[in-house]
Amino acid sequence: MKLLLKNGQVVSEHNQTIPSDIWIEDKKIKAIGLDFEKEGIEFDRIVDLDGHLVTPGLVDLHVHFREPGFCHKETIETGSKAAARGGYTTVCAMPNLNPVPDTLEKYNDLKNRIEQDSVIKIHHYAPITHSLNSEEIVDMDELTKAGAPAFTNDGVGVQTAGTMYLAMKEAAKNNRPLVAHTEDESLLFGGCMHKGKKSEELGLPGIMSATESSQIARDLLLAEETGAHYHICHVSTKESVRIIREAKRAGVNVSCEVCPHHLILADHIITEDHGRFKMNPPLRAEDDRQALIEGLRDGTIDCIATDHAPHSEEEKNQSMLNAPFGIVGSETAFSLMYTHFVKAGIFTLEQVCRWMTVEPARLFNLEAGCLQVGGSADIAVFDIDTEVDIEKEDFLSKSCNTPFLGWKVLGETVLTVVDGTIVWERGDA
Ligand SMILES: NC(=O)N[C@@H](CC(=O)O)C(=O)O
Ligand SMILES: [Zn+2]
Ligand SMILES: [Zn+2]
Repeated sequence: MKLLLKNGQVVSEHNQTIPSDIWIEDKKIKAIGLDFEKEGIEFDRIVDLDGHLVTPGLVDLHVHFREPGFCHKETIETGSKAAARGGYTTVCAMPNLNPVPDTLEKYNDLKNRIEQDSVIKIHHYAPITHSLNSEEIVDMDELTKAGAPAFTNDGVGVQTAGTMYLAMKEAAKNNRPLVAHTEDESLLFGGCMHKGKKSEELGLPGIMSATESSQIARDLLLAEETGAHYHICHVSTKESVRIIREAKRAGVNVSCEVCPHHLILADHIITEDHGRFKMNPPLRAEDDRQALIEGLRDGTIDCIATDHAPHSEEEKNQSMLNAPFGIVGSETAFSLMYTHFVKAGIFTLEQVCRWMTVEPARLFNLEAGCLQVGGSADIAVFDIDTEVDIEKEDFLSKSCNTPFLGWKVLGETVLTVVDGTIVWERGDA
């Protein structure tokens, strides 16, 4: 199959866009240039990109696809299609499933499901400990050999320092990152939103910033001790940014991600006690949000990840006291980042693209995140000129639990290509 994507604008390292045509053959990028048609080369299909923005397929280190165990919220098929609609071609999926893929057999079952049902590339995480909340560390040797890109108990923090220490040693031995959801449960006190003026106003129990940052502090020192690559999920507070910055300066092997919702929203936007505003970590205060922006800018924060966390309408349509934590993110991440940061002049297009492509790929050594001749034809195309509404009806995810419904954005995905195959195409493409 010979495919030509013509008339695109490719983002360059120097924050310019270069008019380009992309020639795809045998799953790879054969050439990037202009006028291939005029040279008399024949293609099976030619797609006119109409001057839209072309980037490497996006890379997301943090999604929840809920299969097996919670398929009413999402499946590998619907989650991967939703990711493709967001421009993602490679994602790492979380193991808070039922059963938890904590043995080779269960992990291989997941790999088979992915092979059968996914339209994009999924690297599935293995857990750190059996059933996520035990202190018994999984067999990292065999799960690494089976393909786990890294180990994580996302959804729950590792509560015991000794377990974290031993897990880091095992992960380091296998040359795999230890990926942490950082939350000290003894500091949770039943909280369901950020502890501050807003939680007082709504009369809801708060989650203090130290619930996150105190566990990060512990782990940074353990990472220094063990030399493990320690990657922190969904960093949300100014104290976390401060201590990660300091650890990086001290040479600790630490990386971290931030989510679009924590960069765009703060707790003051919570207008009512409703589950759509509930996620873990919670929307923090405005000065936390500013610290996250600064953290990205100065390299303390390495990349942007969605933490796509689908839940059904019934589950979310209740008070924050009872609703589950989490919001969907795959289908809105790029357009939200483009609209609120690139268009708003806070970050450059090159920066946002880098944090959503090469940077996450580099952190986990994934073959993804760049457009190069001879490399996989994993490509995303965005329309940054037409304003669209974020609408429930358009979601390919089984769930639409997000506070961004009804928001207007630029940057809708026009086309997503994985290994040379078109896996998402907007109606008019
Ligand atoms: N982020 C969330 O609020 N929820 C996630 C778990 C997690 O990422 O911690 C989920 O699995 O629903
Ligand atoms: Zn988490
Ligand atoms: Zn998560």
